[in-house]
Amino acid sequence: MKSDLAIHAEGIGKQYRIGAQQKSYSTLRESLVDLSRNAAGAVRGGLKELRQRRENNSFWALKDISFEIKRGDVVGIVGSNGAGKSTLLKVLSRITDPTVGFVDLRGRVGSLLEVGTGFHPELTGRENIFLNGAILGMPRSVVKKQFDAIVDFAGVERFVDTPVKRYSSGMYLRLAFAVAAHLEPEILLVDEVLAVGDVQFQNKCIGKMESVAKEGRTVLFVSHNMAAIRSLCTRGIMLRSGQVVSQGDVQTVIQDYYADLGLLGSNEPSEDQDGRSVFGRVVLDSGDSNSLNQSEPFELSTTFKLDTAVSGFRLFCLFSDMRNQQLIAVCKTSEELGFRDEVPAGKHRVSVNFPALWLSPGMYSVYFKMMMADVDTSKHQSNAFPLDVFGDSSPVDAMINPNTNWTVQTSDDTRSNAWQLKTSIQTS
Ligand SMILES: Nc1ncnc2c1ncn2[C@@H]1O[C@H](COP(=O)(O)OP(=O)(O)OP(=O)(O)O)[C@@H](O)[C@H]1O
Repeated sequence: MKSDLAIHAEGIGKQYRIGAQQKSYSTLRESLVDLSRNAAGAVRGGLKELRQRRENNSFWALKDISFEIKRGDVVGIVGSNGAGKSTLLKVLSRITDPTVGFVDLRGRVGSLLEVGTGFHPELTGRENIFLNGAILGMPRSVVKKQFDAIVDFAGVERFVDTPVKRYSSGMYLRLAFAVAAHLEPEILLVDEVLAVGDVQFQNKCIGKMESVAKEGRTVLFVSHNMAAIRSLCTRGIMLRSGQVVSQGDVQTVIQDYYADLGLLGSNEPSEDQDGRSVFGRVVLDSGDSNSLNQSEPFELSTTFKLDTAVSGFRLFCLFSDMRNQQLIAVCKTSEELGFRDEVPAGKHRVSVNFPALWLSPGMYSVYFKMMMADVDTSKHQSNAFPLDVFGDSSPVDAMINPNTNWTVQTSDDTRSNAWQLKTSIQTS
């Protein structure tokens, strides 16, 4: 393996049996039971038949996966449900073996693949931290040095001597993440931690992964949260049906993922019933991109064509989220746009300037719609423009998170109104 590489995967395939119980981490006892069942089956049906039965009932969760990841790369792994993301991380972390192909990893691996992986339920938080350190091959003194930071990050000070089986799922997750991220792994594999836990903890996790990445360590991160993938990762790998269908720059991979989900619309000129194009393409800031920083003003423009003069119209610009909920609607009449008596036939270009909208990161769909004043059945709509907003996530699950000024004044005397300025902060 080349010296600048952390991971080299070559032709990995993973075959599972259909209908096999979904159990990712079998205990030694379960493995022994499985082994004896298979052995008994082999004696009864003959080895050949057993092998054949396995072939027929099997499918490939991963197929011919090859990639190289450089040391210090932070890679987002995306794909829809069942695409094979978790299986890939399990193969990389050696929890499961590939059926074919090989993986070369250079460096100590820390992984958080499922909540509490590697935790023993009967042991306390403290004991599990040291157990995980030992599994990672770290000297006890190094684990000791990190111990307080782990407990502090996880916020489990009061429960550190309680068996983890008594932890809430949130505490379990926080401790598991803290252990995986603090025990100085050279390669950190993290699977969808952000699906659980509150937004504050999610942001804390992203912050920690960022600092792991800044220290030049390699991070592989599986998530369905594209805002998190974009803020954390520089590169991406997209899986579909167990195969790599896109890899490279994270922005491109996210776009491919959205396109795969059918979220991008066509943004081609729209056509009315007669097959004539009415609206042209929708364009952001006169460019080709559809990425928008939530904190910046922007301009949307399009063209529309009228075959004959009309007495007037109302023109809308509308934003919806991915659940098709309308979020923003702005509208002007042709009069307000400067057309006096009628709007002449021909092609017209219209631009709308928006202030920073502070939308939460994610995909939005924007389109223009026109309603003619004299023919009320006549509505024309542009195709949807996929607006990809990036920036900071809201501290709670909200759509808009504007920049605000906060001031706190305090008075020593509860009866007086002699306020003294305590804090004045600007937040976003
Ligand atoms: N132990 C197993 N036995 C049999 N099939 C399995 C096993 N683990 C995963 N699979 C199957 O392999 C395929 C890939 O699963 P995997 O969990 O890797 O997908 P994923 O991309 O992580 O999905 P999600 O986003 O829903 O977590 C799925 O069809 C899944 O049902």
